[in-house]
Amino acid sequence: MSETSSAVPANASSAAAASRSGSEQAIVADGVSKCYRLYQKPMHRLLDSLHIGGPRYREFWALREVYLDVRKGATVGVIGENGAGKSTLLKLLSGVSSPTTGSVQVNGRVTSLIELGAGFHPEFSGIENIGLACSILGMLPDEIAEKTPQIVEFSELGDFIHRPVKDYSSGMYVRLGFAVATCVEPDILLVDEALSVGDEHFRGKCMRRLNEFAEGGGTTLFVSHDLGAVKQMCEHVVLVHEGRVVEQGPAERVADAYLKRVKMRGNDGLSFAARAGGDYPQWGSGEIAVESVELIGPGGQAARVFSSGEQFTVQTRYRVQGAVREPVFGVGIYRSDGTYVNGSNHEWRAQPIQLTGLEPGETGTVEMIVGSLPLLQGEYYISTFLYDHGHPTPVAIDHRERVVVFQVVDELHRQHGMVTLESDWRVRRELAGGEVCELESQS
Ligand SMILES: Nc1ncnc2c1ncn2[C@@H]1O[C@H](COP(=O)(O)OP(=O)(O)OP(=O)(O)O)[C@@H](O)[C@H]1O
Repeated sequence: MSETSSAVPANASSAAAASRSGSEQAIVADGVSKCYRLYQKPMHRLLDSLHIGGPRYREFWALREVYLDVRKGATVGVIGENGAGKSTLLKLLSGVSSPTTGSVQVNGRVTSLIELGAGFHPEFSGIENIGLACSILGMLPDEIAEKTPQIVEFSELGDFIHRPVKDYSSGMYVRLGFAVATCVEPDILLVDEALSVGDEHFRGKCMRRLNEFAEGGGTTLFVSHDLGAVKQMCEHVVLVHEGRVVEQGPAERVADAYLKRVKMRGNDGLSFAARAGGDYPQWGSGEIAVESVELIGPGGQAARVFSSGEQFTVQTRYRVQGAVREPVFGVGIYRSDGTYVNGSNHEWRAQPIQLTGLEPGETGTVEMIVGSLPLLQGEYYISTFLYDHGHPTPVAIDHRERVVVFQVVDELHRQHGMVTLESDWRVRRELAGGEVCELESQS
């Protein structure tokens, strides 16, 4: 995940190659590979650079033989597990790093929001960095003066725009980076997980900006662990695995193929957008603390990817810290776009569970077990609601928004939408000859 961002131009050689190509392609990667040299000690790197003794490094191929062909105006998603090589690919396309073998052609002005750490000058203020980034991008002073107010406005940094960027939070840094990268009217935008930093309001604003950019004919390469956002934004998705492009095609198909791969391997290595926990609201009087929220699969193991129809358990571990009259644990399920799918608790039931007499020091777990998950494929999240119902209106003890994100894959691919519905189908054919033919199908 990117902590920092920057707006950088494509390197001179790729820009030159692209201007020669003059094609309808925005980006062409032709058998690109990237090998890093891994040294066990910094001293070994120094000795090698001075050519003292034999080589002391181990080769690590972060990308191997990648072919990409992105036409102008396309929005392409890049997905894959941690360490798959996605950021490396973006760095090669932006010109920040050069391929070991193969070539990259980039046709147009590129700005990127990628993990560099060297993007903005830390001692300079936001406004000074805007000027610097714009001039690196080749803009003239008049143009910079015209764009700066738009960038400042989009970033919503207020007075912070005059403070050195070293004082910014990672979210503020990304806001400035995103504002610069998109306001300077690039032809190609490279976005690496930038949207996972920052609040929902800014995220929504960035998504709208990206959509406008695409509608205006811009080309975007979008690296993200947020499969919901990838599917929403991209028509074409590239799946990178251990440095190779192992699948590419329509977003829905490739995202599903990725999830099925991960699920088969027991959820290891799956990364989610950093949207669960952390920055999300949480409030309550605190007499009982929710210590953890786990999602459990049918085999009793913790999981983040579930199949439609499979057993799904939300397990909340609690610790009692003070006296409460009538605590009630609830779970809310939401789709990634915020649609409220379901809310329930152990009291609103034909046979409610009443929790009384909880004493400080007590710990325990509360489980909501769904025998057959009726959700269809997509990204969802859980919020947990622990309220004291022993008052005229329930009082929050520990309310947590968006604690866990999970994915649902629909192995059967037999329905579309958000939920599965058991249905019977009946057809009555009244044939021209007067005969009646009835057909029935049960789920
Ligand atoms: N400068 C470097 N030197 C050595 N190895 C590197 C360097 N940069 C990246 N790597 C390695 O290359 C591999 C690919 O890294 P990369 O950052 O491209 O993966 P990623 O798919 O973007 O992962 P994530 O989703 O975690 O951001 C990783 O194993 C990483 O450790």
